[in-house]
Amino acid sequence: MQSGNMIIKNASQIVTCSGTKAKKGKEMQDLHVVENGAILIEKGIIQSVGKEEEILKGIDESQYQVIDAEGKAVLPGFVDSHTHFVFGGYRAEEFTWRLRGDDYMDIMNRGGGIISTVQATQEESKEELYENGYQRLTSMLSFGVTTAEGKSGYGLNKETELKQLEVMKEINENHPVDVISTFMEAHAVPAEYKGKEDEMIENIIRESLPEIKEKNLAEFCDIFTEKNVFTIEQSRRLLTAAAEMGFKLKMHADEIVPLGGAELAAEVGAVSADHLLQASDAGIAAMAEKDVVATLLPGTAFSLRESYARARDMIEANCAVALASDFNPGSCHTESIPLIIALATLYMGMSPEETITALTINGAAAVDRADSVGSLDPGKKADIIILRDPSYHFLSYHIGVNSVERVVKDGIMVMDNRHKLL
Ligand SMILES: N=CN[C@@H](CCC(=O)O)C(=O)O
Ligand SMILES: [Zn+2]
Repeated sequence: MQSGNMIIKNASQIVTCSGTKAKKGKEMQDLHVVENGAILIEKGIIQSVGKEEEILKGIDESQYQVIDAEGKAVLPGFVDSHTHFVFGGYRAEEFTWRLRGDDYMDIMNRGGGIISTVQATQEESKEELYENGYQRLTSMLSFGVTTAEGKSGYGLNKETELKQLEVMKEINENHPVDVISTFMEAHAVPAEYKGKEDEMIENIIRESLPEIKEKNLAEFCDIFTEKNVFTIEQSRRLLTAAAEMGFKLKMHADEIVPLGGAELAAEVGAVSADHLLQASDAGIAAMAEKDVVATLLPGTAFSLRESYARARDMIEANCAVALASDFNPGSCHTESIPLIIALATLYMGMSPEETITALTINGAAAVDRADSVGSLDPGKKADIIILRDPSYHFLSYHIGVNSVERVVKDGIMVMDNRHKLL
């Protein structure tokens, strides 16, 4: 039997999320569900999806690994399109400071926060970064994540940024989850560049971007556009130069202070603008017009005790909204997809259907992969999750609990979460 040849049958629902581009506004509600379905997979690629009696007619099942979904719901693997999963050290102490009322940006501006992870990441060996990153990715897989974006940004110098990106590349080569790499040296301002941010941006453009491009270590370039970090002008300069070198663009935009990041993301043609807690109406309209995916990170708002991004206004303005974990060592130390789903449905006014779209096809669009993952359509990778439950509604209804029972990656069963009491 050829590896990656699989039949998934006896599914109560196949939630296909069908499509090859981001779903905008009202389209986000449409999940394209097939009842009593089956999926035929060859060499890791979906061949057909539909009613079981049609899909399996005339098929010699002995040529396939046959998976019985046991009357449960089947969905595309989740795409976690914003994470910082390769980092050194931890910041548990900082979390307790924040619980006592310390401000996230104040902690960073006095040398803690992102800057303290930078130090730990500079000190850790590639082997340690690899081992921890690999295990974190396995935890993400257990929540049904089959594609994950990962950022550098804990180096803040070329050498450590390259180290982080090289580690991510190696993890991608060895781990079932597909990793999409983003270069983010402009993530914070180290002490030696305080007051010389323009110079830092020029150095990144001159030194780091060309080498990363040449070594093919990142597909995207990202920047933290924020008060006391990088201005709109500095962000425009970096992003424009990165686009000219062939990088796709992302932004950490309008997270804490409304600076016009969403507007800039539309202006420079970013694939996504992320966070957006403070995005203006004009910024939202510009993102909708220019097809910038609005990637919302409710785990971060929750963990920082900030107000959530205006998901409803964005969907009503015809934006494509994605949801992601923002898994990182500081502002949001969780890879929990069930938490993201709970926050989106209970606190951001997103429907269960919109939430699923935001974690599948729109997550895929946020990493420019809507043509190959994010939905169960013929020709796409067979990245598939089988829930413990008969309907996708359990993803939001069973609050904060992992509803994912089994995960298939490229037509191969890679995770089985069925509990066994020992
Ligand atoms: N906002 C900036 N960057 C990260 C936080 C990184 C950290 O706290 O280590 C974010 O997306 O939330
Ligand atoms: Zn981030």
